[in-house]
Amino acid sequence: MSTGTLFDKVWDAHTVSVLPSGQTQLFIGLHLIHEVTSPQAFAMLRERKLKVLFPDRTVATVDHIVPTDNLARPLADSIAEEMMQALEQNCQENGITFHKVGSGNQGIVHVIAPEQGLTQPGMTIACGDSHTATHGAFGAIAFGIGTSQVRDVLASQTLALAKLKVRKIEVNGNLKPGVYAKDVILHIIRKLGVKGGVGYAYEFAGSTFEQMSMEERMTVCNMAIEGGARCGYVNPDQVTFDYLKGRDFAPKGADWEKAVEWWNNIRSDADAVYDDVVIFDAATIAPTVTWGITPGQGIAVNETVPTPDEMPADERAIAEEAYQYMDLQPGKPMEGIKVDVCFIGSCTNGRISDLREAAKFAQGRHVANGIKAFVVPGSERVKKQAEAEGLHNIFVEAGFEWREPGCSMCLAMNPDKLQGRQLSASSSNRNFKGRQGSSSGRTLLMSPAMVVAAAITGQVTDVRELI
Ligand SMILES: CC(C)[C@H](C(=O)O)[C@@H](O)C(=O)O
Ligand code: SF4
Repeated sequence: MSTGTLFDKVWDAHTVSVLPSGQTQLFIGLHLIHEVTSPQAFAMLRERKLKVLFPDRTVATVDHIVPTDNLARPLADSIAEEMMQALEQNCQENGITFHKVGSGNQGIVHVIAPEQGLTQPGMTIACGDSHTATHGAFGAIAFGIGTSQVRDVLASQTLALAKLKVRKIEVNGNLKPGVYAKDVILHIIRKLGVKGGVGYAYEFAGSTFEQMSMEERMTVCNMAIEGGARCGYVNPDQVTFDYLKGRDFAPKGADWEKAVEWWNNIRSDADAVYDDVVIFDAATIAPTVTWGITPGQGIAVNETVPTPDEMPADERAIAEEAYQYMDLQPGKPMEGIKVDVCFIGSCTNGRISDLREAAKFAQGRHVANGIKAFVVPGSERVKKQAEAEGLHNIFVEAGFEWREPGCSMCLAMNPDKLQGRQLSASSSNRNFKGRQGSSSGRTLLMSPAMVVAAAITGQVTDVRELI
């Protein structure tokens, strides 16, 4: 076993060869696929008459295009139906497990793999999806890949990659009430920038992350990519093992003991050398909301929209673009801005603990007049669990719609779309122009609790006022 960071150890353990280009040929332990980025990859395999090398190491789900209201087949959107059929057929032809709608296991790819125990420490995980970083919460090296790389993994179970540098991001101390994992990562990206992580893997360390649940760690790692880091991870610990134990694909019996031993060995060593270290104090993090068109354009909810003279010169052009697009004035408060749509869901914040926390704030309150508010569980299992706990009733009584699982308005590749200039308060991870289905639609990113606060009041609201 090599010494150093978890990243180095896992990388070394999966290195097949060093290629003439200097890149590493890296073995991929788990390959996750969905309907958007896999069809062309399978087509390329067919063209070259290649087979999927290790079908058992690939797992499929459908998430982006599924409607969250009417799931009747054929789907109303013929392109969505075509994508669904292509995935079904590709999986069937190649002997790949496909978690289809209604199987009880379908959901957003980054929600289902952890909940089934497929995601484990020390693994290499790839998926044709940028938010694959999520799985790093378990101490896996997990990253998003493009369609031609999906082809490479299907055909060879390996990828040609250049090794990343590692930046340790330490956050210490207790989060204040009303402050969540989402606020932590929005704060980090605000401070380090959306390109700050380019060329790095982010190791999230320190007592704040140690105290987080696995689902909170997933929220943080999920958005590592929004900070430019191809992957983000947390060293595995007892919290990780407790979460994993007994899940469908977790090792059992003597294998479990062996696995825990290996998982403990792959943690970053105390004397590991990092390419960079950044330290934050949890006490300084407030409920955070984005005001602009990148996830890095975030501020504490009680701050005012930053003015150009407060920011580094290289951020001014994108800020000007953001003021215009978002129709926000620099120097004006974010609190009190009227919203139109409130969305709780996505692979960032669509897990059971997110819904529990949101329900706490929704209970006994009601969505403001004229606001469309809806909750989309991240998976069929999350939905089932939420319903067993009666959370759906709390949401419905409060005036939220309760939907079927999928990516939904995170990306709006399904019928859930903003209309025109509508402004959405969203628990998702991207506020890019046109992201939520209308080319002029606008998005404010925030925690699920803050989305509820916005839904109840009809405007951007500091969730701490509802505690
Ligand atoms: C559709 C998919 C390729 C895309 C991604 O890579 O992340 C999507 O999941 C997103 O969040 O924008
Ligand atoms: S929920 Fe959003 S971010 Fe996550 S995979 Fe789906 S579209 Fe991408």
